Amino acid sequence: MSSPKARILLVDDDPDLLRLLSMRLSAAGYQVSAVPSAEAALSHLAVERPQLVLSDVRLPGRDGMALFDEIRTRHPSLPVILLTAHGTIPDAVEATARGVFGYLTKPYEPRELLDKIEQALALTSPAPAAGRADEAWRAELISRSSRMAEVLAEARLIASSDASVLLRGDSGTGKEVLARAIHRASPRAKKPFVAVNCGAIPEALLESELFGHMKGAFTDAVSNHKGLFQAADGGTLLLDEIGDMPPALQVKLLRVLQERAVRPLGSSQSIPVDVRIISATHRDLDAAMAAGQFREDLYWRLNVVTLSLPTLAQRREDIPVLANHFLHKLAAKYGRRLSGFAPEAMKALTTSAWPGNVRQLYNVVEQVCALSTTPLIPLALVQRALRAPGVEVLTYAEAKQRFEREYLVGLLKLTDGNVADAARLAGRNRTEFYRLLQKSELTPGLFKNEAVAASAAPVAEQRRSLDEEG
Ligand SMILES: Nc1ncnc2c1ncn2[C@@H]1O[C@H](COP(=O)(O)OP(=O)(O)OP(=O)(O)O)[C@@H](O)[C@H]1O
Repeated sequence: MSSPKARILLVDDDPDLLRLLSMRLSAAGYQVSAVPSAEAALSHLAVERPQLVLSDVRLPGRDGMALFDEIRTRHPSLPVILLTAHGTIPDAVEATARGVFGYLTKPYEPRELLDKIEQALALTSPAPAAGRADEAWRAELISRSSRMAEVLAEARLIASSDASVLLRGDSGTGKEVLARAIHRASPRAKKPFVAVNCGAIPEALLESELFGHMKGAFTDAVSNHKGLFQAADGGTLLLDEIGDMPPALQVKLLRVLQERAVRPLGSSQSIPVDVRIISATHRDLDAAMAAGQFREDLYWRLNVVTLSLPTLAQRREDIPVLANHFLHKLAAKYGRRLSGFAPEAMKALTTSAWPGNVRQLYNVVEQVCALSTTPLIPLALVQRALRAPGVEVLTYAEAKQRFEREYLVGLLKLTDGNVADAARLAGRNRTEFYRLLQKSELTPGLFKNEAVAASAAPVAEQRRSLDEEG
């Protein structure tokens, strides 16, 4: 037996048959849940996801085909085998054409049924469903909700292909965590996983970040630079916030995906790349397309398969597991003895609104961990942290560093990357100002608009200034 622990949901209104079948399948090593109607099956599926549904066709109320249709919509990757005493060849053909995994006519041979079950399970769980090792791919993704189980089952299925995946979901729902998990479950797992946030990189820099550049391609290109496509060669590239990609780059990205080759800026040669693309967005790409901000041809290339992550409020049963997971992680990080949440504190967490999803939950748990003076986190602390949801716990040094960087970026944007003007506004001389830029790893050339960049002060000037200072 390839999957002895698989969970099967049985649906039949005949109690004797239900009992008999349950006993047979349990004896064969499966975990069996049995319900008498389609309605009961759907309620069951809302709380627990089996690996297979085995249903009679004739049922009171909704019949087995209607149940199948509903399962198709709500849990597309869940296989269904139908059983009937009234089976006819045309019914069977129709059912399998609609996507039912299999169809057996009663009385069926027990061996035939077990074979069918094995086949369905083998097809839908590409790796043998055997314990912990099989779960390693999603070890970082903590969840117990059936909605997430559904997303994960699909992710696991598509991981083995090279299909481009589009991950949709609000900010902080775990799109990047899921992208990593897909990479880990894929044949590319041993090759690099590279993530780039297309919304966080200035347009002038994004192209060279993605595709690379040759020395001298633009003012600050002091050496050849490999792009992220090449860095991810053989592996997976996550294009995060793809909805923020500027239109000019959308065209170039499309060409790279079509030709499976990149041409670094300033080079006349294309370099072949073998990269699986996962893109992610919290924006409504359909609306962006309708508004002419996102190319339709690129959309279809990126979106061979879509996975949508539910918000945290849509899967509240994940809140306690996530909160405890973060608590234990943070307790270890801060060297604190923290044992858990007081029951009323946990209740406050599970009933809160969570507009910032899992990221916000992490921030709240981080605050309460930092502030708690007792091993059990009290309600008052959780309430306080929930009232200030945006606050991230940073050390003074980290906060100062972040402020400095944002301040310098603001000045450079204001002055179009003119260091002399920016230094004057900051009340520092140029050499001091260059030092500050270097500390924050900022390059003024990135802030010049293209027309200015062509005639901008060469990078040598920056070097000279630093050298002068010794
Ligand atoms: N299921 C999960 N289990 C454990 N940690 C999670 C889970 N989901 C999200 N996180 C954590 O929450 C934070 C936000 O997750 P992530 O960056 O993947 O979200 P996102 O959807 O990509 O957000 P954005 O759209 O803002 O980029 C990260 O610190 C991540 O580790």
